[in-house]
Amino acid sequence: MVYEYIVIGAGIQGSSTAYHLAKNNKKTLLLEQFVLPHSRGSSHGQTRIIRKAYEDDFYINMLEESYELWAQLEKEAGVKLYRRTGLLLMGPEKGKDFQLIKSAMQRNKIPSVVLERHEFSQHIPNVNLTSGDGAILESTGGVLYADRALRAAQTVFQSHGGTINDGEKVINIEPGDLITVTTDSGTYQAKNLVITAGPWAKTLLSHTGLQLPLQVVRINVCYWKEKVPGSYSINNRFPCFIQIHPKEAEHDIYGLPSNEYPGLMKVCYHMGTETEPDERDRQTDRRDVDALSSYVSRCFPGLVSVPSVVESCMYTMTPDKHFVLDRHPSYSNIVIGAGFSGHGFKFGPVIGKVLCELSMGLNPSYDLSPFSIQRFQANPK
Ligand SMILES: Cc1cc2nc3c(=O)[nH]c(=O)nc-3n(C[C@H](O)[C@H](O)[C@H](O)COP(=O)(O)OP(=O)(O)OC[C@H]3O[C@@H](n4cnc5c(N)ncnc54)[C@H](O)[C@@H]3O)c2cc1C
Ligand SMILES: O=C(O)[C@@H]1CCCCN1
Repeated sequence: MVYEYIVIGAGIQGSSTAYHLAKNNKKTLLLEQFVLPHSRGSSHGQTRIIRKAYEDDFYINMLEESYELWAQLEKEAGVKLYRRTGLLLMGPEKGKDFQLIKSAMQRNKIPSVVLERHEFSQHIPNVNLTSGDGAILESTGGVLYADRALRAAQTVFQSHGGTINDGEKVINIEPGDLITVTTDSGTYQAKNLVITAGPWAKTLLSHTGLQLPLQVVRINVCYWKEKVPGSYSINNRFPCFIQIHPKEAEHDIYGLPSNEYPGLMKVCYHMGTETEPDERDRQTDRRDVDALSSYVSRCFPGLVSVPSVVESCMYTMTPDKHFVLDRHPSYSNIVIGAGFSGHGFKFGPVIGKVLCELSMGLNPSYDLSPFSIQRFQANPK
C-alpha cells in the first residue's frame, strides 16, 4: 500500500504529527506496535504537567503556541484536556537552576508570583518549604489529561481521513525516494517517513544506520495517600509542583494534585534506572522510592510516606535533556522526533506541527538548532 506519509509510533508525538499531516490533507498512515491504548511507552497515564516555567526561551516560545494548540484540540475533539492549577516551583533560592528559571519567567513576563517565606503556608497549606528554598507560583501551570489527549489526537487524525494500524511492529525500514516500511504483518511505501518511536527510537534508527546517544530509564510513578482526604486535591486548586535539588536526591522531585485516584497524590522522582524498553518490569530498583519517602515525610506532612500505588513509565534521555527534532542526516525524507527526556508531553501539538513542517519540506516555525542531531556528532559525548 502506498501513502504520502508514514509515521511510526502512536505516542503523543507521533499521534500529534499524524494529526497535523492529515489536517494538511496528506494521506498518512500511523503505525503502532501495540494494540491501542497501551501502557508500555511514555505517553500513557491520566496526567502530565504543563507549565511555562523553563530556563530556556526556546521552550517558552514553543509553549505559548502549545497552550493555544491544546485549546484547539479540546474544541475539535470536544473534550477537556487542560485544567489550570498553577505550578509551584521550589528550590535553593540562590542556586543556579532556580535563578535561571526565575529570570526567564520575568524576562518572558510569565504570569507568576514570588511567595515569600512568611506568606508561603497561607498560599500553600500542608507543605514545608525547605530552609534556604525560594518559591514561585506560576499561574498558567496545570494538568493535561494525558490519556484523553492521546485519544483526542488520534480521533481527530482519523476524522481527517488518517489511517491507524495498531498491533503492527515495524521490523525494517528501507530508505529511498520511496521508503519501504516492513511490519510483522505487512509492507507499506511512502515518500516521507516520520519516526517517533519513544524508548524504541534508538533500535529503530539503527536500522537506518543512525546511532543516537539515547538512554532509556524506567520511572516509578508513585501515588501517596492523603491523611485527610482532599487536602492536596485538584478540586481545592492544589498546584502541581517541582522541587529543584531536594536534600534527599540528586535530581528533581515533582508532583501533581490528587485527581485520577481520589485521595492519592502523585509524587515522583525525575530520573530512573536504565532499562531495555521491552524488559521494563525486570528493572526493580527502588532507591528512588526510598528518597521520595524521606522527601514526602519532610515536606508533605499530610501524606502517608509509603506509596500506595506504584506504576511505571519510561523516559528517553538525551545527554543535554533537549529533544531531537531533525531530519535524518543521510535521508532527507526521514524526519525524527525523539529523546523527549521526561518533559515532552506538554509540547505535543507544537512538536507535531514542526515535525509535520519538516517532513513537508516547509520552513519550521521555530529555530530547531537546539534539537539538532549534529550537536551529538560534533561532540559525541
Ligand atoms: C512518569 C512520567 C512523567 C512525565 N511527566 C511529564 C510531565 O509532567 N510533563 C510533560 O510535558 N512530559 C512529561 N513526561 C514526558 C512525556 O510523557 C514524554 O516526553 C512523551 O510522552 C513522549 O512521547 P513519545 O511519543 O515520544 O513516546 P511514546 O509515548 O513512547 O510513543 C512511542 C510509540 O512508538 C511505538 N513504537 C516504538 N517502536 C515501534 C515499532 N518498531 N513499530 C511500531 N511502533 C513502535 C511505541 O509502542 C510507542 O507507542 C513524563 C514521562 C513519564 C514517563
Ligand atoms: O515536564 C514536566 O513539566 C515535568 C517536570 C518534572 C519532571 C517530569 N516532567
